[in-house]
Amino acid sequence: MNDQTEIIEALGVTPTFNAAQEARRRVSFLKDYLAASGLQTYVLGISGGVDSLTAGMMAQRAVQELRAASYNAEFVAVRLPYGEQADERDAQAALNAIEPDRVVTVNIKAPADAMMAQVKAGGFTPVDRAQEDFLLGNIKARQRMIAQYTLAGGMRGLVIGTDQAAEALMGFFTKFGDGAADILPLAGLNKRRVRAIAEYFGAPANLVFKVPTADLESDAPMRPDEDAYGVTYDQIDDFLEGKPIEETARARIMRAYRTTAHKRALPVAANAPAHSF
Ligand SMILES: Nc1ncnc2c1ncn2[C@@H]1O[C@H](COP(=O)(O)OP(=O)(O)OC[C@H]2O[C@@H]([n+]3cccc(C(=O)O)c3)[C@H](O)[C@@H]2O)[C@@H](O)[C@H]1O
Ligand SMILES: Nc1ncnc2c1ncn2[C@@H]1O[C@H](COP(=O)(O)OP(=O)(O)OP(=O)(O)O)[C@@H](O)[C@H]1O
Ligand SMILES: [Mg+2]
Repeated sequence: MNDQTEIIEALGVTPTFNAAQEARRRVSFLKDYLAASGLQTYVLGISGGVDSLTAGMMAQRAVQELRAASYNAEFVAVRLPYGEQADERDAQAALNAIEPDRVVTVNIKAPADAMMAQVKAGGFTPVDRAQEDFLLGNIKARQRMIAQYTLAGGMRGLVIGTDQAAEALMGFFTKFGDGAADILPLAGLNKRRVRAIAEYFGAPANLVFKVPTADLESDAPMRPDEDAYGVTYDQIDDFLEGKPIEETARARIMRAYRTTAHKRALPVAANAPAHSF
């Protein structure tokens, strides 16, 4: 086994893929887990990006099928803009495609700004504007987590996370922010497989093939994830399918995977076996 093979296995990426079968399996997974938990609601933030679009389409199908089988279930789509969102039209188009049972909108600007202001008032001074913007980005992701868990707590619900294999590989998520969730219906899918499932569900092509963005930096709205990675999603997806990729990209990916191991694990515990940094 080489490093690439081990990572592919660890992230649960399968050698073959069939969109219809994977869509079915994952909708069934959402149905089974909600019914087994005895809870009632799935909660998921809808950003306008393809990951939340795809997970949202799965969740809406799952609760519809549960209701058809006389199980009381509901899907709540959550809009979580920071002020005005540059791609609000895409978010609305995603909601149109999903047709969720319910939409709740929570503007996270006031709580996110208030947290940064209080941390600064408490005595911390960011080194520069860029650091402040980066830290505020992670606060935004964590405020979205708080809103979703508040709704889940109040509605006998579970929070859906959109973590998939491409983001997991790169560790490209905020720890305990968008990385926090109860259930991960997209786990093990690389980006092109997420897109293939969205297409299978009949989602609009402009949303399916939209440029992925975390959109967390106020100073660089809609910044493509690929800019931050320094590698392309095609390279990441090829890597996850076991294909050879160009050496610089491979080294970047291996480094990102190694340095973000802590984000894919439970907190390091004093009584756990020895770990490496
Ligand atoms: N070795 C270690 N062992 C245990 N814990 C360790 C650690 N190193 C850092 N940590 C902890 O982890 C923290 C750093 O992790 P974190 O707070 O997540 O922060 P960080 O990884 O620095 O930033 C998050 C990155 O994910 C991107 N992101 C975030 C959210 C959504 C998306 C998206 O695609 O939608 C992308 C974002 O643009 C940024 O590049 C440190 O402050 C420290 O508390
Ligand atoms: N503005 C937002 N409103 C609601 N939810 C959001 C917002 N921004 C992020 N989220 C939540 O955080 C998750 C992580 O964001 P991420 O950018 O990785 O996924 P995406 O936007 O769905 O797809 P893509 O990665 O292609 O942009 C989203 O799937 C969504 O659940
Ligand atoms: Mg996004």
